[in-house]
Amino acid sequence: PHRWGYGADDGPDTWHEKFPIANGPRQSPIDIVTGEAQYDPELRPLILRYDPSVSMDIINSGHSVQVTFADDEDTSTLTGGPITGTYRLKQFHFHWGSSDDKGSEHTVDGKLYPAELHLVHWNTTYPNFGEAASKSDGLAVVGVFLEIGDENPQLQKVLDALDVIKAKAAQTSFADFDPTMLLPSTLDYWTYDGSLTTPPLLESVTWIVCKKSISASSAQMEKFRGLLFSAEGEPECYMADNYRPPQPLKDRKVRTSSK
Ligand SMILES: CCCCCNS(=O)(=O)c1cc(S(N)(=O)=O)ccc1C(=O)O
Ligand SMILES: [Zn+2]
Repeated sequence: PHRWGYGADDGPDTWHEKFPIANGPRQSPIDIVTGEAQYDPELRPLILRYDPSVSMDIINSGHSVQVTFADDEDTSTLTGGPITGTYRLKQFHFHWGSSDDKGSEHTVDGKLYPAELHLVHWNTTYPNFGEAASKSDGLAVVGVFLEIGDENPQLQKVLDALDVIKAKAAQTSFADFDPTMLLPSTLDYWTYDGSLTTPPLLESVTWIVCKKSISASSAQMEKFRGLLFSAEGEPECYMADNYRPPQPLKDRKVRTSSK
């Protein structure tokens, strides 16, 4: 089947050919224009309750590095914020640049960050992730920007696992990791209705983008760039610039949890 990527001939500008929703009304990411975000007093605090005992594997998906979680019970959940009900954590992954001046998917007043963490959750009113992924309120993704600064010891635990999953489809066990440790100190956020930022680009995501970022050192950012898009035995292609650029806001408003 059509393999998509981030290169010149399979990148974001070509995705509409196989996935026409790429030009849909609620695509992600977007540029967050802070002056136009509307404070909504009805937005509740984000409640992220993660249990490290359900972290399972770390995988090179060929598009990113992702850490997967057992999601057959409500052990790691997102509640509160802009959503109603309970959403379960399925996986988290990152997007990053080939240099520290780019890499995030969302931008803030046109500013690109060197990387962006996405924590993917699905609405437990649906029987499973696959069902939820096709519903307008099926998914909720928490986005956290990475900024160049002090070395991040929690992030280092993820980076230390990368050497054994260098090629596409490689995976290894990754137990007892608490993603809470990757969250910023305060959980003020922007929120809007959007989509997956990779094919199939389904318009089923409530985006919750944290205003505060977490740190990573430049050396840590370099570790992400040692991963490969390519599989074992294929010509080596280093994984970087695996971000979709901002998409048109169209008929949407961005709300904010704080003034
Ligand atoms: C039913 C098909 C859904 C495929 C999307 N899966 S996902 O875990 O939500 C996901 C989200 C995202 S994103 N950037 O959060 O929209 C990126 C990749 C993936 C992935 O599948 O690796
Ligand atoms: Zn993502």
